[in-house]
Amino acid sequence: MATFESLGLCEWLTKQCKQMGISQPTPVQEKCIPAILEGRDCMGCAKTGSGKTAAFVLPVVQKLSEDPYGIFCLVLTPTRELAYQIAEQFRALGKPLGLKECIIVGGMDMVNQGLMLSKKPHIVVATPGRLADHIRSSDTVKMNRLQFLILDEADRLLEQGCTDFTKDLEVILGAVPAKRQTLLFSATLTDTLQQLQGIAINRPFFFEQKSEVRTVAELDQRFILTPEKVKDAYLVYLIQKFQDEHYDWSIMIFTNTCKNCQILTMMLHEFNFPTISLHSMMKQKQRFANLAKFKSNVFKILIATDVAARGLDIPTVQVVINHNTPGLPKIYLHRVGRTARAGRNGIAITLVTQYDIHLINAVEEQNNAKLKEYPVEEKEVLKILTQVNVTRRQCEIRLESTDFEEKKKINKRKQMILEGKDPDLEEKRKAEEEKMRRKKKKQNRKKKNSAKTTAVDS
Ligand SMILES: Nc1ncnc2c1ncn2[C@@H]1O[C@H](COP(=O)(O)OP(=O)(O)OP(=O)(O)O)[C@@H](O)[C@H]1O
Repeated sequence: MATFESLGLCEWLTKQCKQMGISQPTPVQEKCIPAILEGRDCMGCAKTGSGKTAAFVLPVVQKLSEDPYGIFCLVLTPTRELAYQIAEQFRALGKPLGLKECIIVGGMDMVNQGLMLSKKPHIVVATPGRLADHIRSSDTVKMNRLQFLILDEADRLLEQGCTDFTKDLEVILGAVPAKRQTLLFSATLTDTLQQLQGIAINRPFFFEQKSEVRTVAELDQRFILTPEKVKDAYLVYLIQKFQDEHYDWSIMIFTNTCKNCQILTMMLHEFNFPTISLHSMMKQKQRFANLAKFKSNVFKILIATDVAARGLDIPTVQVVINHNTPGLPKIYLHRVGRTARAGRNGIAITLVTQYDIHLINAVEEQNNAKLKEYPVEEKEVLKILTQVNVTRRQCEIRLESTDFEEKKKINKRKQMILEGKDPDLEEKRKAEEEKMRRKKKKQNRKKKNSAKTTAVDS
């Protein structure tokens, strides 16, 4: 059986691992660490909670110890909370080295960040948007000697979702040296493999944990078929049940919009559940504070949008509830991966309405995992149905009176101004980009159709 020593890690680092309860390499660590130490680019695809972070942190820290300078390594990640979590792993494993790391994410003071960057930290962990802003607006970011570029949740960084990172990535790639090691990691890396191959070109080592099922064996995957109108009653029923039977369990609930997140939080407060929320409309400081309260068990229930779906490592999470069925199987995979991590057990329950059956079928098919029905005492749910629905409506009315939508717009504009952007210009730019994207999509569709017609003709 491999040990961290046999993978080429030095003694002080393996000691540091042991102190953190990391004593035996996981498969992704066993295969990727030697390749990275050898100087190769690396693409690592392994299930959620399988230790991908240490698979890149450990070899980077070892290499840094051999020739320490700043900026040695840049890690890009799609969310701010994840950036803090990754930086924490670098800080903990690199402690004997006196490793200096710096976190560059949106929603935090840009001047302070500029100052930290100018001090040349060994490791920079960033979200692409804010780092690209720093590169565009000043020349304090000196990455000309950078040795490692790491894209964590690499497929998310490259896909064109509601937050599109591609423009910012271009800016960042233009600021890092071509001669470097590039490391790409995700539980769903294969979904954008071709694009990723263009970034990691230095004899890339590719590791994929082969397995028929894309979720971990320790995860019990369930569904509840419910009419849309009864969904919230099922949610309240489930939380009450878990609280009664397992008072020490933490629960993560995923929902589709910030507004829904807010309403559900208010509603669960009305039922006296210790609930806290995390979504992109909250002020960054509040986001960090809420996550810290959840992590430290002050609050046992976290309601979040997909901003919390990837990467977050909270060992106490025993239950994930999908209040809505995710539109994409890979989003499902990341959401349910917030539980059953590092060999622990966990349960994920998805509320499936009459409109979502095709979505849950796609989840089962693509992840090759069968979901079992979660047994429910329907009588108990019906007993609370009216009370839950009335409470929800009251919360909706209360939220409307707080100008939530208006605040959303104002917050966005404030954020832009803080980042030195002109909100009106940004709006125009976004509209223009969206127009171009649609035009391109249309052209591609046309091209495809004419290729099909030519094929039929011939
Ligand atoms: N070799 C190991 N032995 C035991 N625990 C480990 C080992 N490596 C990492 N861990 C722990 O496993 C947990 C999950 O690791 P990590 O967050 O890196 O998962 P991941 O593969 O990046 O998951 P995701 O795809 O959800 O981001 C962490 O708490 C980490 O400390």
